[in-house]
Amino acid sequence: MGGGKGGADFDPKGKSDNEIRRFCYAFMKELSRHIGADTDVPAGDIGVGGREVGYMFGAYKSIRNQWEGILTGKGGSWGGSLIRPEATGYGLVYYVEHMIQYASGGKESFAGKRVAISGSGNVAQYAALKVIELGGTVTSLSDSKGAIIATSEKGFTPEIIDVIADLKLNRKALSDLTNSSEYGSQFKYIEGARPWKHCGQVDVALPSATQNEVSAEEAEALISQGAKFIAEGSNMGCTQEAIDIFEASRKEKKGSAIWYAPGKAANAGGVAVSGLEMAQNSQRLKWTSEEVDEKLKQIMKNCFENGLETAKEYVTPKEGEFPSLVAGSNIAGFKKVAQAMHDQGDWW
Ligand SMILES: NC(=O)C1=CN([C@@H]2O[C@H](COP(=O)(O)OP(=O)(O)OC[C@H]3O[C@@H](n4cnc5c(N)ncnc54)[C@H](OP(=O)(O)O)[C@@H]3O)[C@@H](O)[C@H]2O)C=CC1
Ligand SMILES: O=C(O)CCC(=O)C(=O)O
Repeated sequence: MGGGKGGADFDPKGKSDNEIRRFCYAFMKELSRHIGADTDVPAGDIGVGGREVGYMFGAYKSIRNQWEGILTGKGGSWGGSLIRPEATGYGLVYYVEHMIQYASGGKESFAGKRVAISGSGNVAQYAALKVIELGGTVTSLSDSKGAIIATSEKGFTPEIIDVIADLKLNRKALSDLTNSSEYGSQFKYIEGARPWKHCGQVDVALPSATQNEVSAEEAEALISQGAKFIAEGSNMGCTQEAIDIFEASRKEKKGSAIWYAPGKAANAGGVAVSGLEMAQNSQRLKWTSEEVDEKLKQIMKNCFENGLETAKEYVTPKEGEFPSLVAGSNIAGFKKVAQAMHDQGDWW
């Protein structure tokens, strides 16, 4: 929280927990001088989950001798918020549910939809679980080594997602699942691939692994396989060439186009619940899962409607065209920052 992003080129794969802990301590030794509950509040991201946040939080406390909400994604028994681990994936699905409802005039939902997801980390796992809960079928997941495609009609089940979560906690590859005698027959593993050209007929695509993970060619493949909605769980998941293809489809094909939502809006549930974690820390209290989930749903609804209405106002869509969520979200974000700068005399 604060608008910055940072990282390290330390690769945690193949390292022991103690090696990771020592790295986190060293990292926090410097970082602790730059962050604070009212300055910048870092959170997890690729390769950084509850374990790493715990090591860094412990390091901060021992360096500063102070308990402060200086990181989010903390453990539930030491200042973390319920639903923060789930927030990005759940929020993404809540956002897309609004896209589906708007596009179908309230007639459709995730129920019965085939959903291709990439990634198998924090965002992908919880997006998959929420899609399944809402009646959709998850047809694919992936990791940095390859993609797995479900071969049965039922797709991925919550039990399989649990198995994958365990594998990933231990930094193992998805190929371990497809090589196992227990699960191997339910999935096809494609080494070195992303799911988009291999997932078959699809209604919704949710890139949720890393940046630039949908190329122009893959954008065309998704459209030809029937995709009607694409929303980024990952930051900058689609290449600019892919976005251009989705936006061109939105203009040309109107109501039967694919509709694209940028990560800055669709994956905002994670940072939003980090904000709720900070609010709870400041008040020294803890909300229930239901309370946090309800607030998350409302935030994602506002986020969708803000992008939609701003697009209608500034880039008026032609008759029958979906508003551009990328233009609407960019302009809404810009307006908020520009207005604050203006009001705070930072304009000149
Ligand atoms: N966590 C959060 O709250 C939020 C995350 N995001 C964004 O969502 C995306 C996923 O983050 P998150 O789930 O937290 O991260 P995780 O580290 O939990 O998972 C990342 C996933 O992406 C795969 N991956 C990593 N690098 C590559 C690569 N170069 N090519 C293909 N696959 C890759 C990983 O595979 P492997 O297991 O093999 O390493 C893993 O499956 C990122 O873009 C992140 O910035 C956005 C908003 C909030
Ligand atoms: O929880 C946060 O504050 C950040 C989440 C995140 O990684 C992101 O929004 O890119």
